[in-house]
Amino acid sequence: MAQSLTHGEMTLPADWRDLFALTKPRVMSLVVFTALCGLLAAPGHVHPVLGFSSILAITLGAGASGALNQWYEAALDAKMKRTASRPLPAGRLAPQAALHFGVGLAAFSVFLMLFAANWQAAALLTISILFYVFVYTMWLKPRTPQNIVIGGAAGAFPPLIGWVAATGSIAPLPIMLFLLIFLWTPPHFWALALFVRSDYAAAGIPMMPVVAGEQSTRRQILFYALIMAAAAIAPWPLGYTGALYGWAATLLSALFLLLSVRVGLRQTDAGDTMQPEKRLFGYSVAYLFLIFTAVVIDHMWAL
Ligand code: HEM
Ligand SMILES: CC(C)=CCC/C(C)=C/CC/C(C)=C/COP(=O)(O)OP(=O)(O)O
Repeated sequence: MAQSLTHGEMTLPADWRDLFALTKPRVMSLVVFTALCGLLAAPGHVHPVLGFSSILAITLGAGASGALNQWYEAALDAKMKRTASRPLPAGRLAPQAALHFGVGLAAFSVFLMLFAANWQAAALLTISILFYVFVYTMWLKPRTPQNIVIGGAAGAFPPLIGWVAATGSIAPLPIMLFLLIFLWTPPHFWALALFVRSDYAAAGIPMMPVVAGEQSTRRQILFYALIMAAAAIAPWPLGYTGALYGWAATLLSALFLLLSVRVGLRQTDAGDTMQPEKRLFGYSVAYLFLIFTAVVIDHMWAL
């Protein structure tokens, strides 16, 4: 987009790269992947064009919610090292452009889902976008250290949306996948929050390590990792997946627990490099990619 946008006295070019960055592409890649796995693990056959369009709708909806999150948080992002160079705080994009882009993309994504799949999937996509933007970003994030526990539910919807897009109805397995991401989010995020704690403190965002302190956050990471591992393995004994998934989930979750125990039970001194926390955070991303891959392979295997 080469069009110019007015921002106060200045005129800023709306570069497509900035609009792309506004959608948080790296984070959303995993959101989209879990949605795709939900769609592929569902029973029955989906027409490839409709399946592709449904996943495109989820991609655009997730991107739109990332854009609206950044529009709302521009002033906060300017105060944090990790986020200061984003298009809005860096002044490369006008706030109005980000808002229009986000709202337009959100509306388009929901209509696309409505035409490509069904109203149930379109409704769930709408709920996820609204939940992330209003419940998490605007309401909980600036108010409570439980923000990511409750608000993180938005990020757990995609596999459910993928499944519902394919079938028109909800079933126990996608509910369990929802629960898995829901319980995965606290260890994923708090591991990172431990090593960027000063950023959140500087911006005045009440993330768990800032409010409850490091030790309490470590214990809570361990607690969530334990129930997450149980939730990850549960579909196997309950008969919703086969042994292939069961073994993959057991091994992947055992490593997740091991890394969480290291983070959960240690104390740091000044100048600590936070390697175990960085390792847990990095592995949390790989874990979700791999376990959702296992859901799909297990399903294909059983056919
Ligand atoms: C409220 C819940 C969550 C919070 C607060 C959160 C926060 C973060 C933050 C701050 C980062 C650092 C990197 C960045 O700024 O881009 C990150 C990275 C990441 N998150 Fe999350 N996250 C949450 C949930 C999720 C969910 C549900 C997913 C996907 C299912 C996800 C996937 C990722 C991925 C893939 C990365 C790595 C991105 C990279 O390689 O740079 N996150 N997360
Ligand atoms: C289908 C659909 C609409 C999905 C929504 C996707 C979703 C809720 C993802 C959650 C992951 C995410 C971007 C967290 C960032 O938290 P943050 O905003 O606190 O991070 P920041 O500090 O980097 O801005």
